[in-house]
Amino acid sequence: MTEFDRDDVVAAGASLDDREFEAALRPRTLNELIGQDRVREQLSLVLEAALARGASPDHVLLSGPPGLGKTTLAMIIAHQISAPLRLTSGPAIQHAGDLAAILSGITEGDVLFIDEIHRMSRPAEELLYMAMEDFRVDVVVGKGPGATAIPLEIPPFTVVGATTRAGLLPGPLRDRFGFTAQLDFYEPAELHSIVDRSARLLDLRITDDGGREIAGRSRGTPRIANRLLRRVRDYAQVRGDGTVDETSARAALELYEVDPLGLDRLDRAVLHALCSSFGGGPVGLSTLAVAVAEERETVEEVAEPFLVRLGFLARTPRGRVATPAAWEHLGLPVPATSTTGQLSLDTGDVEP
Ligand SMILES: Nc1ncnc2c1ncn2[C@@H]1O[C@H](COP(=O)(O)OP(=O)(O)OP(=O)(O)O)[C@@H](O)[C@H]1O
Repeated sequence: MTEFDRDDVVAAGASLDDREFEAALRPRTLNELIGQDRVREQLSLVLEAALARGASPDHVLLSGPPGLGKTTLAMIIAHQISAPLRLTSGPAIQHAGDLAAILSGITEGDVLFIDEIHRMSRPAEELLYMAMEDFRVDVVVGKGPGATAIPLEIPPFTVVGATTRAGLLPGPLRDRFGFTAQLDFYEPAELHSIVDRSARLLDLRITDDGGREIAGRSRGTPRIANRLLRRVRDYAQVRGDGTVDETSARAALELYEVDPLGLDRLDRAVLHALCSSFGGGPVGLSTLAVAVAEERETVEEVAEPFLVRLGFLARTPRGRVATPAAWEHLGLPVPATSTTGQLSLDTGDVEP
């Protein structure tokens, strides 16, 4: 466990308590889902068409940073077509046999949700794309010359894959998905609606200003909006009259070190390391991760996308670079030789 997993209100991981809370607030239908209008419309067409044909919908790949609603969408898909949902994740499928065991339990029309699908092992990926294409796989039993392939027929089913890194999926697997959606960060107005909806479900009094304050500090992410709401609720109940308003929201979020732009300790640590320890970069991702005592993946998948979106950090072929806006946000003087101007910005998955 790292410093940031322990108690950060906006950390990527979810505790059991968080998961129960999230489950209570999860939209159940596409109509209840707020934002992601294009994805909603496209997906609704895919599902309606499949229902009309009486067939399983195409396989669906959802990509985007954590907390934007990939699991929620998978649950909605299963709900809208009245199909059972089976949940698993890439890290749980390390051998082809793990996947074969799951596939052998599939019944017709099931939705199989694979979270973090980019973290499956290569042999399992190969087995999966055969199953997605042909609804049939050969399960190899035994080793060496005595090995035999036993065919396993699988009834039609739908895979919903979720990934924070679509670029890491091998082409043949990506090509098996008939519908791919890239989820983007939410606009403040959408987050405000999400906060209002959650407050209603939790029976909380909330003012317009209070909701706006929370939405504005939620890093474009519904999961964070709901978590911040929970912290402000605690504050309002203990130190106020229970109403979530601008004053309680500001005081609570300052207490939890969430700044007005929504940056948390990890985001600020990354920016500080970049600016103070490495003179603004360029610096390699691994070095940056070590400097903030965090996993490479967490820095890359949790902190960076939002910092890039805010225009504070650029991913360049030579490493990560702080922009002048980052120095300004930290209240540091922008160095005269700020490197960003000389580098071509590249937001792709580049390492160093
Ligand atoms: N569009 C939305 N409208 C309302 N609430 C949402 C929306 N998207 C997500 N949420 C809420 O945010 C929480 C997190 O969503 P979800 O678990 O689906 O994210 P995720 O993208 O699967 O994240 P991860 O990849 O980290 O598991 C859920 O509790 C859900 O209530």
